Amino acid sequence: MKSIVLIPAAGSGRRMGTTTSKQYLELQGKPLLAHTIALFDQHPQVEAIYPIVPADDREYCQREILDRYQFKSVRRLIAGGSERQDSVRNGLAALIEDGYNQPRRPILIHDGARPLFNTDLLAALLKSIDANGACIMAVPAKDTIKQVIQGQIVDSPSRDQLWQAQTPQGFHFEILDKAFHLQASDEGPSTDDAALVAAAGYAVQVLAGEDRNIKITTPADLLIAAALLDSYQEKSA
Ligand SMILES: Nc1ccn([C@@H]2O[C@H](COP(=O)(O)OP(=O)(O)OP(=O)(O)O)[C@@H](O)[C@H]2O)c(=O)n1
Ligand SMILES: C[C@](O)(CO)[C@H](O)COP(=O)(O)O
Repeated sequence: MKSIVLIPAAGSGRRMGTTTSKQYLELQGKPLLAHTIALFDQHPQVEAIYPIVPADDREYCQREILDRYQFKSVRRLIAGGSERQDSVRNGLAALIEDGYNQPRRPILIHDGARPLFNTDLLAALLKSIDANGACIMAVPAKDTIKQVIQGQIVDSPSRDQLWQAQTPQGFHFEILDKAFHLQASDEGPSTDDAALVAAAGYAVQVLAGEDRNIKITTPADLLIAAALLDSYQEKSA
């Protein structure tokens, strides 16, 4: 069964600090979100793509992203929510409405802000989702991570076991749906979907990804992404 891709892109880009929302900032003359959708568009293992955007931006996104770049696999735009997980929840509701809720249907969730994922890794990710029900891309932490409270180090966990979560994160529909239903109402929002799925009691596999799959969060990331895109395009020319 082919996968469905939810692309949460309904954030406000607070850490980017620009007046234009970060998902519309241009990289090599093309909006960031258009780069990300293009990664999955017409991929042989992808059935449909659902970009999730701020409710008030739907007309803009239809015109400036979907109509302009003529993506073939985008099924429709979904309105996002106030937290990332609210946006993903709205995406899940759309999958049910559109009949993509078969229990073992692979659902991939990929940040709109990660335009540099190497889709050569998709086959391995989908194989693991098929076998295990839940798998995410991640890279081993390169820096030493400190837990800091009020400006003071309270813990220095061993780097050996620390990984940085990336997206895509993929799950069988029934696992993701159950995890969202089971989420305790007193829990704060989680910043990724794997945390919700693990909290629901499922084992989540980790597949080693690549450093290039950065999340565009601050202005420096945009410069790095432009340099990375240039270098990959030079190599493939
Ligand atoms: N309510 C939200 C918040 C975030 N996202 C998306 O989730 C991804 C990862 O979030 P992040 O990089 O933190 O984006 P922002 O929330 O926009 O950034 P910031 O936290 O700096 O405001 C992004 O593609 C973002 O658009 C979303 O769909 N809905
Ligand atoms: C899902 C994620 O990309 C994993 O690194 C990330 O957690 C999403 O957003 P964040 O709010 O910037 O952590």
